[in-house]
Amino acid sequence: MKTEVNTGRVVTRFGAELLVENTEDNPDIPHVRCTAKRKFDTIVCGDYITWHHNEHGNASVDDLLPRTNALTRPGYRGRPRTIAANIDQLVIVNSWLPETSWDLVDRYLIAANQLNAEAIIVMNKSDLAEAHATEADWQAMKNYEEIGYPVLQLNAHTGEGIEQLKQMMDDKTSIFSGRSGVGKSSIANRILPTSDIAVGIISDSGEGKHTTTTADLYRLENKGYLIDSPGVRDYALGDISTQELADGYIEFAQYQNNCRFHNCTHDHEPRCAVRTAVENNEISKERYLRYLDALHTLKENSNS
Ligand SMILES: Nc1nc2c(ncn2[C@@H]2O[C@H](COP(=O)(O)OP(=O)(O)OP(=O)(O)O)[C@@H](O)[C@H]2O)c(=O)[nH]1
Ligand SMILES: [Zn+2]
Repeated sequence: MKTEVNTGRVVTRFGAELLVENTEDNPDIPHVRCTAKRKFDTIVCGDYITWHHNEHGNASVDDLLPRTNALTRPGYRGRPRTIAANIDQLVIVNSWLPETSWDLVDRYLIAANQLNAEAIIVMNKSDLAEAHATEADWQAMKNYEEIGYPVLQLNAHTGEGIEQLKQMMDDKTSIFSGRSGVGKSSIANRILPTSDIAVGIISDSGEGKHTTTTADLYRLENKGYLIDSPGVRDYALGDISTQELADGYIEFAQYQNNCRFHNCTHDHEPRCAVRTAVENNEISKERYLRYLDALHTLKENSNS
C-alpha cells in the first residue's frame, strides 16, 4: 500500500528512468531517481509528477500532473513527439553576425503565442551592432517593444545585459531558441550557476549514456528554470492554420473584429481593418508585409 505522495519535476529521462527534482517543502533529498511504467512513456523534461519511495531505496512515478503546454517536434513518420513541457517563456536569441532574420523572430513569436508563453527578444553580440545594425533593424526592434515584447541588447562576452536577462528569467521556466552561432551556449554558460550538476548525478551512477532525444531542466537562481537541449534550441514552428498565423501577430487583435469578414485573412479582402491600421501607421508596415509573405507561403504549401 502506498503511504506517501510526493511532488516532483522531471529533470531528464533515460529510458524508463527519470531524474526528478524533489519539489516537496524542505526535501530530505533534492533529487530522486524514479522508475516509470510504460503508460508514463509520454513524460518529458519539465513535467510535474507525483511519486513515492519504494522498498529498495528507489522511487516510482504515480501520476503525471496536468501540463500548461508542451513543445513538440515532428518525430517518427512526422507524428508530433513531445520533448518538453510547462514552458512559460521563449527567449529568442539573435545576433548581428550571423545576421538577424526578422522573419524568423516573427515565427518564434507565433510559436510563443501558440504555446501561450511569453517571449523575450535578445539581441546578442552588441559589440557588432554598430558595424552591422541598419536603421531598419533599429526600427524593427522599436516596433517589437511598442507592441509589447521586451528587446534586450546583450553581450555574452562582456556580460552586458546578462543581469537583466537573469531577472527576466526569475520564477519562470524558459527555453532559448535561435539559429546556430547566435550565442545561445555562451549566454547559457553565463546564466547557469554551475554546469550540469543534476545530470551528473544520474550519469555518474552508470545509468547509460544521455541521449539528445530528451531535454534537460536546469535550476536557476530565484526559482527560475532553463530547459535546454539541441532539440529545444532549434525548435521550429510546425504546421499552422491561417488563423493561427494571424493570431501570432498580436497587434492585429485590437483591429480584426472590425474587418468586414469575420474570417478575413487581412490580405485582399475589402474593408479590412488591419490593412487600414497599416495605412494609418498604427501597425508596422514591415511586419505586415512579413505576415503577408508567411500567409502566401502557407497557402501555397496547403495547395501543393
Ligand atoms: N562578438 C561576439 N561574439 C560572441 C558573443 N557571444 C557569443 N559570441 C561568439 O559567437 C560564436 C557562437 O556562439 P555559441 O554560444 O556557440 O552560439 P550558439 O547559439 O550556442 O550556437 P549553436 O550551438 O550552433 O546553436 C562563438 O564563437 C562565441 O564566442 C558576443 O556577445 N559578441
Ligand atoms: Zn482583415
